[in-house]
Amino acid sequence: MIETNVSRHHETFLQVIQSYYQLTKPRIIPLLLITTAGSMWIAAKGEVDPLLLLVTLTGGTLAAASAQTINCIYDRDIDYDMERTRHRPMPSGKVQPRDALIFAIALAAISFTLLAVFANLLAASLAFSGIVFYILVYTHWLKRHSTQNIVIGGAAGAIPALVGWAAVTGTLSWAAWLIFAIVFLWTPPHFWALALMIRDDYAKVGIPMLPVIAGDVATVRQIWYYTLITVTATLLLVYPLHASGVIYAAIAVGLGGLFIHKSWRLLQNPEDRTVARDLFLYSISYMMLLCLGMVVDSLPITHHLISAAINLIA
Ligand code: HEM
Ligand SMILES: CC(C)=CCC/C(C)=C/CC/C(C)=C/COP(=O)(O)OP(=O)(O)O
Repeated sequence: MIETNVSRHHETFLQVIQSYYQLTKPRIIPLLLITTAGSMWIAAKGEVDPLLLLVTLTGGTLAAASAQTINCIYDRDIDYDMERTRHRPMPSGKVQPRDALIFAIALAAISFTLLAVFANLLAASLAFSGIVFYILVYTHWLKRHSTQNIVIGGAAGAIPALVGWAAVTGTLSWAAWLIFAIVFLWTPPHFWALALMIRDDYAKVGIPMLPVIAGDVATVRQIWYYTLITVTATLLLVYPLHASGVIYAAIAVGLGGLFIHKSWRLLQNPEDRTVARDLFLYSISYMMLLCLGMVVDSLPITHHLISAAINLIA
């Protein structure tokens, strides 16, 4: 009897932890961190202080978790009405809004302190501005009112790249803003491909996502343009900025070619949900591998290997 109570209590505690964990929409965070890491490695010319990396990624995680938690509080009405989001902790009543808000404020405070003390004030302020932008501009102002919601709101998702650069250098440079732009321009193809698949869910709750308002054909055309601009932007890191080298260039061209190919296929088949799904899934691998390419390209060992290879040929 006692054992049962103990195990039940234990289970409840674990469930509480799990609910708070889910409030942070944890599956998106690793990719945000990879963009931060890519930016840090380029900024540090391949030699990142491991402690600074740990602090920045932890601070970034906490900031993103805070932003997502507040978003969950704000959107709990529509999240309840949509199939995909109905089982989130807030609409299903597992966490109360007040408790979630305290949790989010604590996360933001720890994030800011950690980054301000162990990185610098610019990195801390940028991460904090990411939370404010995501909540005020995207969640409150645009999400329910504009078909351009995710285009402008996407800027929040690109801020972690700035945080990474700022943590290393204490300033922002053209290359930092370019990595920001790459994530910013990538967001519409990433999200609209998914929005095509779950258009009806958004329509049901009156969220004016582009496929709901403008239809599939107009959406795939926008996806196509944004894909072309994104891939072009990735190359500017090599020329004229010279922030990355040939290894990154080869990776960006290869990955970009495939991105354009998949986006073209969607342009030809606007109503085909499998093609949309394929592009959505690829968009995630694309950003992940592109940023890993930035890291690998920046490493001193890569430079040594390239010099050795050139000497061998010459
Ligand atoms: C306004 C901008 C964005 C919107 C509206 C958006 C929206 C979404 C949505 C609705 C999902 C599906 C999640 C689910 O099924 O619960 C998703 C998945 C995902 N998003 Fe985004 N996204 C945005 C920007 C970003 C950014 C900037 C990143 C990272 C750099 C990102 C990374 C991911 C990842 C990794 C997944 C897959 C998660 C999984 O495995 O389920 N997203 N996004
Ligand atoms: C530096 C810093 C703190 C940046 C914050 C960046 C951040 C939280 C980006 C998230 C972008 C994203 C996945 C939005 C989901 O949209 P949604 O809320 O419409 O998705 P949903 O339909 O699944 O609720």
